[in-house]
Amino acid sequence: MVRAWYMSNDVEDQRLENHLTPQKMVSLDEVKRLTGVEYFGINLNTYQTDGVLDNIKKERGYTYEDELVCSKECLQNYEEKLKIFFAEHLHTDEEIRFVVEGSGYFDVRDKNDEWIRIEVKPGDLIILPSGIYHRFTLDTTNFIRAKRFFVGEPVWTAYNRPADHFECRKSYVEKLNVRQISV
Ligand SMILES: CSCCC(=O)/C(O)=C/O
Ligand SMILES: [Fe+2]
Repeated sequence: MVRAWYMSNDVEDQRLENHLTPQKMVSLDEVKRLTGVEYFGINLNTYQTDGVLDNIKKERGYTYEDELVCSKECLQNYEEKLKIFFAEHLHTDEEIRFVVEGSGYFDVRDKNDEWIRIEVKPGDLIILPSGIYHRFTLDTTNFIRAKRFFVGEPVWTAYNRPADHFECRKSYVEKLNVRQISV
């Protein structure tokens, strides 16, 4: 079961859970309502044959697939990449990640511009809508292996906030009825 919670704005160590005091957990339904982020639980023992992942890929048109490993040993320019991942940004397309090993945190802004931290573990498939401000960090295990999916030729460009002029951001704001905040 994936866990999500409102997180503190003052982050000393991004790899820690960084709960508010008192803790404020958020259900998956609330995460979806407040951010548009979608979640699927995938059975790691059967996904290659049970058709669940295949159906999601087919329905959503994911034609591209690769695998990303984030660890000191496997990721080129490790420190630099982690900094890029943790800078608040958006993409012009969905960000789809299916965790097969390890763990980490996706932080996403809710409608009121508050950070919600979503913990991802093996079997979690998370879909961040295009135009959502977000960031990613490894946790204290410093390791994650995740499949990335994409519709067509992949574009991984991250646009750091502020990026409100992008059409994808405007559509996201309109669809989610996001409170407009000047930055
Ligand atoms: C576990 S995937 C690494 C993070 C990433 O690919 C990304 O784009 C974060 O926003
Ligand atoms: Fe991203």
